[in-house]
Formats: sequence, structure tokens, C-alpha cells
Amino acid sequence: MRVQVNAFRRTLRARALRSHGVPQVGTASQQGSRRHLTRMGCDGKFFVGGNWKSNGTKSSVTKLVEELNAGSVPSNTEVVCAPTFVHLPYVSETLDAGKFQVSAQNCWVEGYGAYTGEITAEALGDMSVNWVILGHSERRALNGETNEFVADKCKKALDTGLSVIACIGETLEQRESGKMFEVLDAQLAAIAGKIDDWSSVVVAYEPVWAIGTGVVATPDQAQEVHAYLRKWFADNVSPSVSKSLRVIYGGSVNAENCSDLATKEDVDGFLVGGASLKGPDFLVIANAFEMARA
Ligand SMILES: O=C(CO)COP(=O)(O)O
Repeated sequence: MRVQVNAFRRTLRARALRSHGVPQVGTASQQGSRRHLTRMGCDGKFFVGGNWKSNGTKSSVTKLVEELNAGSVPSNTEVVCAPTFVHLPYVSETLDAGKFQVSAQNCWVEGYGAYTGEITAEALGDMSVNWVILGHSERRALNGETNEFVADKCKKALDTGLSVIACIGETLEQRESGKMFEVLDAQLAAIAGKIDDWSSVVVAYEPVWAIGTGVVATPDQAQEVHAYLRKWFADNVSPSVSKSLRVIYGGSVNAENCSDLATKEDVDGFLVGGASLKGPDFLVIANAFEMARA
């Protein structure tokens, strides 16, 4: 009987994937623990962020918004799209607010003032942009953002009333030389040293070696690090923050691998780059938690 039920569920899932135009890749590992459903509780929703990075033309952004608005998002999942600053006002006005929120990809560390070229957290709030991605590895690498600077920006954004997607992650070299946990500890400790209230923070674990490479962390690799991070929060912040904080995974997440990753108990969502630029694929990812539960 149980075998039949499972087969039926797999068929439903396959149908859902097909209806979103996703090629089938065999049976997903559905055996992953579902304990996070309980742990996240009624209030905690699965979180799916789309980081559009420096991509998008007027016409591609218009098309993407149309595709997203035509899709559905389950009520147990919070979906946040982060276009460029230039496209933010258009996207925030046209994206269906019943299904999607918008985020900036960065903000400045100070308030309004003489900071040519920077965008303040206050200005984002004023434009009804309630989320900001901070500490992305591309900004750390390309703009020299240090742990301290990222932490200061997290504090500033939170103090201004924004919610923060705080990114951390190790390079391949750091992982292979056994420094991964040390690196993650330092990135988190800097933020924890500046903020007390984690209720408006989502932590995105994005291993640098998985970003834009097509080399996704395996569900077990992601789970290992997410469990470590949760323990870090229990030991260094508080058991209740550790329990309620959403720790999401980013790095080559796509419509094919999202469902398997979503079965892992400490994976509370995703931060998606390339695949978030393809409406149908991003909608599949936005439904990953639902599919993993099926
Ligand atoms: O950097 C990322 C999201 O912030 C991940 O990018 P990709 O999904 O393209 O690997």
C-alpha cells in the first residue's frame, strides 16, 4: 500500500514538473527528513530568493515579470526577487505582490548623504523595497567587502527596518584546505557581533565554488553545512534563534535539483542566480518545497 502511495506521489510530482516544462530526471530522493516542517513551525515559510545580479534589459525584465505573474506560488513559500537597482521600481510596481516581494542586491552602510553612487537603506524603504541581499560573495570578491563591513551594513539595514538576506560561503580553496568552518564562523561572528535581533534575517549559505559553475552542492553536502550553521547559532546566539532562523542554500540551484535539496531538514530555501532569470524554471524552484512534501 505504502509503495503504491509513494508511486502515486511521484506521479503527481512528475506531472507538476512537466506542467512547468521541466524535463524529468528520474525519481527524486524523497526520503530526506521532513523534520524541518515541524521545526519551521506555522510561521516559518520556505524562502526562495531570485538574485538577478546585473542582468536584464527592459524587454527581458518585462517578459520575466509576465511569466512570474502567470505562475503560482504555494502559501507555505515566501518568494523574493532581486532585480538591479535600475529595474527595482518597475519590478516592484508590476510583480504580483500577492505572490512575490522584491529585494535590493546591496545597500550603503550609512544613511542619506554625500555618498555618490550608493543607495541607502532609507531610500529602499522609502520605495517600499523591504529586503536587501548583503555580503554576497561577488561583492566580497569584486568590491573588497570585508566581514566587518558586511556586518555593519546588516546592522544598518536592520536598524532601518529592512529584512536582510545575509550571504556567507567558502571558496573551493578554503574548503579543500580544511578552513571551511573557520571561514563560515568568522563571517557569522562578525554579523552576530553587530546585531541582536535575527528575526528579520535569512542566512544564505552560498559556497563560492557552486555559484554560477553548474556544480551544485549535493543535498548531503548542503545539509552538513546547514546543520553546522544551525548548531553554530545554538552555541553562539541562542537555541531559539537557531530553531527559527531560515538558512537557505545558493549555488547552481535549478529546476531539476531543487526538489532533492528541499527534502533536507535544515535547508529552508534557496537563493537562486541564473535559474531565477528563467520564469518557468524559477516557478518550479518556488514550488520545490511543495513538491518535496508530495
Ligand atoms: O549567487 C547566487 C545567488 O545569489 C547563485 O548563483 P547561481 O544560481 O547562478 O549559481
